[in-house]
Amino acid sequence: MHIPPHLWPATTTSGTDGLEIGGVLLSDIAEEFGTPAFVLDEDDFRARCRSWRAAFTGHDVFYAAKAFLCHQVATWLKDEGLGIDVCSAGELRTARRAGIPGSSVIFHGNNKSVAELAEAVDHGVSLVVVDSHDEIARLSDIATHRGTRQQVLVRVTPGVEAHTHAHITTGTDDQKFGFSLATGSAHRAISHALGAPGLELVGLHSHLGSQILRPDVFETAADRLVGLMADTARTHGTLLRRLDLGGGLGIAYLPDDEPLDVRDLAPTVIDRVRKACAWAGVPMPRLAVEPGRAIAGPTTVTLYTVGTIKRQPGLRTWVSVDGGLSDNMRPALYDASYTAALAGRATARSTDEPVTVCGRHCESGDIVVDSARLPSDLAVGDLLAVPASGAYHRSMANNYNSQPRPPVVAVRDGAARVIVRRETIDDVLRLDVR
Ligand SMILES: Cc1ncc(COP(=O)(O)O)c(C=O)c1O
Ligand SMILES: N[C@@H](CCCC[NH3+])C(=O)O
Repeated sequence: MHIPPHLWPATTTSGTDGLEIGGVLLSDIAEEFGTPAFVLDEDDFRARCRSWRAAFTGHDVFYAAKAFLCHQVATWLKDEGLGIDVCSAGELRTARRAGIPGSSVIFHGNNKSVAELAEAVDHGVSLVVVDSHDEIARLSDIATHRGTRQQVLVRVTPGVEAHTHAHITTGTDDQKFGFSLATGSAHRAISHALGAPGLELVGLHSHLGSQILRPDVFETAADRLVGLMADTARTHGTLLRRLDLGGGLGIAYLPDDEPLDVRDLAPTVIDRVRKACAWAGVPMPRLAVEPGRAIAGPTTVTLYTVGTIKRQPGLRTWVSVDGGLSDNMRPALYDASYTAALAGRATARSTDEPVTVCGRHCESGDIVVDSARLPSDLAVGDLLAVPASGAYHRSMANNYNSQPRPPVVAVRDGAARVIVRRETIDDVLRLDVR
């Protein structure tokens, strides 16, 4: 079977016993750990971390925890020298438990609680990205109370359309995130932050959206943010020394998708900022980026078992698997498209008409792969693998229909180990008060 390398985890191979990742047969994983399960290629994850670090040498790479975080992933980030972008006390706690120092953490969110802000200050989080006037005042009070000053970035919406799904677009003017550049709101937030006694404003932040496939949008944003740095220097005499361009780099979900490579994007963006700074007469800032999907997404497949196959003359064929909406909300939320492949055996049979792979949940929108090319001898009990499942799958998994969430199994050098265990029905019921 052909395995497009840009779509599957780096160590995936296909043989007579089906697919193998990290030297472990997916059929062995299904037998030992059950399905549905997320199978994560640890070498691929670590290699992607290194590739981002190398591409942004001299700048900061904060992995966006929301894409997928667990204790082991946090330890890999630490090993590979990446920082972490967290947006909740839970993500911060995971980072802390793994021994990630505050100096490697950036804290996000449009409505961080007082307790979260206090924990961030107490843990010595390097940067808090402020997102509202309420928060500027609140964080300043918290820091002042503790006799310290918190370094902050102001989040700016630079009015750049990222050409991605509307629900994951965040850099246009009218957003719940950030302060709009076009309306003067960002300038006012900068003045407020500069005047807040408990804060030290060190730079700006913008995040244009997610699953972005075009480099020019990052360049446009860079130009506008450098313009705002120059305005700040002129108006306040303050030289901002940090510029965080967020995350958002897209990945391949389908064979024809052509994502950007960070090794190409990084020099383009760095050069653009340098030129914009020279033109505007401000010093080159230290940059930061916050990749989530581009690191975690391609490293993981979801492994399912086929439970039923429904063929109705004149209508499409429905292949039902043992997961669905509870482990992957993306098709329902963003019309996201995926592929699937037979995982547990090889077959000489060709593919005929595309079939729809659906989940087991009580929603007609519970689609896993709308139009899958699968062999004509596909049978109940077969294993299917869906690539590009590493970002915003396990982290957005849910218990709809009281479905326990799948485990994450990391594979490497011929060995498999559980890094997030499977939920049990008892786990799902444990919050019920009787
Ligand atoms: C502030 C911020 N940074 C980084 C990310 C990570 O985005 P992605 O996973 O698309 O790289 C997100 C999510 O879109 C975000 O909101
Ligand atoms: N959850 C989204 C990404 C959102 C990123 C958060 N700002 C997705 O699956 O594509």
